[in-house]
Amino acid sequence: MSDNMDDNVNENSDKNSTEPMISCEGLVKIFKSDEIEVVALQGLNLTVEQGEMMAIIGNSGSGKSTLLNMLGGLDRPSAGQVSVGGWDLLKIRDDQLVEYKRNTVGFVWQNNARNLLPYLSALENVEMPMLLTGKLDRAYAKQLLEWVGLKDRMHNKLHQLSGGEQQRVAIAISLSNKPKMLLADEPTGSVDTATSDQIMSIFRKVNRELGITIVIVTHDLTLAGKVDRVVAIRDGLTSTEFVKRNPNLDLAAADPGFGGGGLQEVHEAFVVVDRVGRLQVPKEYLEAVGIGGRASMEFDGEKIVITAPKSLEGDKS
Ligand SMILES: Nc1ncnc2c1ncn2[C@@H]1O[C@H](COP(=O)(O)OP(=O)(O)OP(=O)(O)O)[C@@H](O)[C@H]1O
Repeated sequence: MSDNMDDNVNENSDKNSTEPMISCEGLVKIFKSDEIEVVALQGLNLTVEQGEMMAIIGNSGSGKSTLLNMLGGLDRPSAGQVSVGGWDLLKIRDDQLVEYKRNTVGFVWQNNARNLLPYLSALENVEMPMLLTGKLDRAYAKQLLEWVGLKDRMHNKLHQLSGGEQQRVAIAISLSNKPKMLLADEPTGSVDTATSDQIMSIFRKVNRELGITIVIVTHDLTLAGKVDRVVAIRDGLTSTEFVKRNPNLDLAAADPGFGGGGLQEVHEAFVVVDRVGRLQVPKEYLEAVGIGGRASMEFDGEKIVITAPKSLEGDKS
């Protein structure tokens, strides 16, 4: 960490090991163009602990990539609070943002090939970001390629490697700056099942052995079954959280083909309730009981019961 860090921005950065890695509260992102405003994140809450390996799922357009871009410092939030590794990403200065991206985050995208240099070898590709930051460490670059199972291919040019192998080179590159957190956007989106399993095992190993926090954005529920916790985003808000029932069970190791049964079988589902008590009721539940703009809520001493409005019924007669 640099000495020029602004105390007011980041007084705890990386110092307090009990701080969550990610903390978002009421996070808002609005995209404005000439004609329209799109509210992509509508006050999202999310906490990710240090050393967690978790996934974010949601339909297309729900705000997953927007969130990942905020967390990675690629785009600025509009309002709310977001801190990662002690950095306040709302107040962070541009020069600090460069340092943040260099030291705190690693990225893996769905289609990494476009970010790799085809005329260089796998090893040279991993060394490139090290060269750019003036910290070349060939032994570590080789170790990373060994980690992702490419020890014997490290001197091959990129174009001589398959798509899955190139994706593994990209994972090695994402770790070259020794980040505290890895952000992966649909990392297995364009590979076959065997490669997808292999990539998830690499993530798990990196998570366990290097203690790197991993956040994976995905549509793929099979993948989501291989992480400890899954948070579902709906309409730019965190809505449901699935937590692994048996945290000691290593699903990926137990059965590489695991996941066909869906999330509910291995995870317990919780509705996310924010600090002021707001929660999101699934649309299908509201439709099933005919709730539109308002509802009745009762507390019977044990349960909170939400029903279609009934208070004025008696007054009519
Ligand atoms: N640069 C932008 N300008 C305007 N609107 C945007 C921009 N980026 C995203 N949006 C809008 O914000 C909303 C959330 O988009 P986002 O890409 O985060 O969703 P997503 O969940 O990642 O979707 P997908 O799974 O299809 O990638 C969408 O309505 C999208 O159209």
